[in-house]
Order: sequence, then C-alpha cells, then structure tokens
Amino acid sequence: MTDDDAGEIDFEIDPEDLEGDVPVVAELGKPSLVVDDVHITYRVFGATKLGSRGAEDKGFLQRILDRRPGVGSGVREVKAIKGVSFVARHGESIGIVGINGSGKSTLLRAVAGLIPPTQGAVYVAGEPSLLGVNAVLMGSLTGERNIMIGGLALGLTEAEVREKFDEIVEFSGIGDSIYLPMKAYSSGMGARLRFAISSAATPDILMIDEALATGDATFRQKSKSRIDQVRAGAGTVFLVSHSIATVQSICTRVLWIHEGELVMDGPTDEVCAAYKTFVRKVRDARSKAAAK
Ligand SMILES: Nc1ncnc2c1ncn2[C@@H]1O[C@H](COP(=O)(O)OP(=O)(O)OP(=O)(O)O)[C@@H](O)[C@H]1O
Repeated sequence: MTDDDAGEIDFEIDPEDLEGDVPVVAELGKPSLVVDDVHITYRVFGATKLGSRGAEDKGFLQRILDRRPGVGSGVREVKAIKGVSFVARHGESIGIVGINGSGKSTLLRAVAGLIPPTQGAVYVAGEPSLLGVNAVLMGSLTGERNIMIGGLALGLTEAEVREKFDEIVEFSGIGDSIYLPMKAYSSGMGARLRFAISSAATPDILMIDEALATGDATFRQKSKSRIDQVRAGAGTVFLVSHSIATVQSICTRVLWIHEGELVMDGPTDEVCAAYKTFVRKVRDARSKAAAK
C-alpha cells in the first residue's frame, strides 16, 4: 500500500444524510451465500515495461509465442482476491470496506457471478441481482429499453415492468435522460438507474457498488428505505462504499478487505472503528513523510 492510497479515501456522506435508526441485527436466517476460499487473479496482457524492447520490434509469431506467463511474456498477473471465505445469511446487510484497490469491487463481482473465481467457489441460494441486472444492460440502448430488459432479467413480466416503469425512473432521478442511450449517462446516473432497476423486485440478494455515493441526500434516504425493505423480506444486502457513515447506517456486519485479503469480519461498529484507526495511521504517516 502506498501513502497515496490513503489520500484517496473519502468520507463524503455526512451521517445526517442518512438519518434514521441504526440497522438492527435481527435474528438471522439460513445461509444465503457461501464464499469458500475464493481467489481472483486478473491477467493483464500487453504489460510490457516502458524502455524494454518494444512489442512492435518483434515479429508477429514471436509476439504470439510470448503470450504466456513468465519473464518477458508481456502478461502480468494481478492477484486481486487471495483466499476470502465467509458465509452470509438472510436478513444481513454486509458492508465491504477497504482503501482504493483493495479488492472490494472484485469481490462483489465474484459474488454476483460476473467473474469466475480462479480458485475456490461461491455458492448462492438466491439470484444476486447485480447478476440479473448488470449482466444484461446494454449501453447502446436507452434507459427505457434497459428498464424492460433488466426487469425481465429479474423475473418480472412485461406488464409488471410497465407498471413499475414510472417508479423506477422517479427513483433514479434521471428524468428525461431515460430516453437517451445509457452510454450517454454519467457514471452516477448509470449507477442510480442500475440500483433503481436492481431493487425494483425485492431480490434475495441485493448488491450495491457505490450507487449511494452518486445521488443527493433524498436519493440516499430513499435507497436506505429500499434496502431496509429487502432486509425485512429476509434478503441479503451487500454494499461497497468508501463512506463509513453510509456503511454504519446501513450495515449490520462489515468485511474489511486489504490487498485482497479479508483482514476483519464482524459487527459494523467494531470493524469500522478498527478501519478508521488504520486509515488515521496511514494519514499520519503520510503527513509526517510530507513534512520531512
Ligand atoms: N479488469 C481488471 N484487470 C486487471 N486488474 C484489475 C481489473 N480490475 C481491477 N484490477 C486490479 O485489481 C485490484 C483490486 O481492484 P478493485 O477494483 O477490486 O479494488 P477496489 O477496492 O474496489 O478499488 P476502488 O476502491 O479504487 O474502487 C487492483 O489492483 C486493480 O488494479
């Protein structure tokens, strides 16, 4: 980890944005998801160091032959998740925290089935809705068409999607842009629409990656109520966020990921307190280094 990592951590959401009761740890149901010793390794092709003999100097055949792991192959492996295991239960809302690049989004995507584990396995009892929605949305189509596609992927009928259409648009707060192709949306608009679609059908497992950080206070408040509904219906919620205030107001349990490893898994207050202490230490070390 570098000092710069700590500099990018933000706590941009004020606790008052998410006023309301701190989530109550209800009696938990059966396991909804089991993550068993999951490893995710990305392979980055064409990772040739600057200054080394350029790929363009080599013949075509040589470049093909070089495409295997090892010295000079131009393939770099990034071990983003290293042996993470946990069991999630119905009725839990689980936050995933960690500094930039620690592996939070990768873990969430693996849990949703969007990335196959390099090693280990994920067992799911319900269909995670990040899988149902994100995997099918298409940037070239309008938000309107994507609501239909995403709704069908969640198992709603066409009539049910039409019935929920206005509510989804209203919830996402993107107004008339719903008639524009999704690739024209800002990342915040896209995240809000995905959240609005994903949570439209009270899924068994709802996964949220930073969507709450992209809306205003009203959007966040509405999102919190929807998350509470999912939990009350004995669903499981996963939330990736840089905002400790958001995690504290929504999650009953927190996983802290650092350099791809699960360093702590426990009640929200305990894990957030330890994580904050860690972040402060990193910041102090950074200011000391800058003062020298
Ligand atoms: N598609 C990819 N190809 C190669 N490496 C990747 C890819 N996606 C992520 N990584 C690397 O995997 C590691 C974990 O990234 P990830 O996005 O999961 O972290 P994160 O904790 O969600 O980060 P952030 O808080 O900055 O969003 C990082 O080193 C990142 O550079």
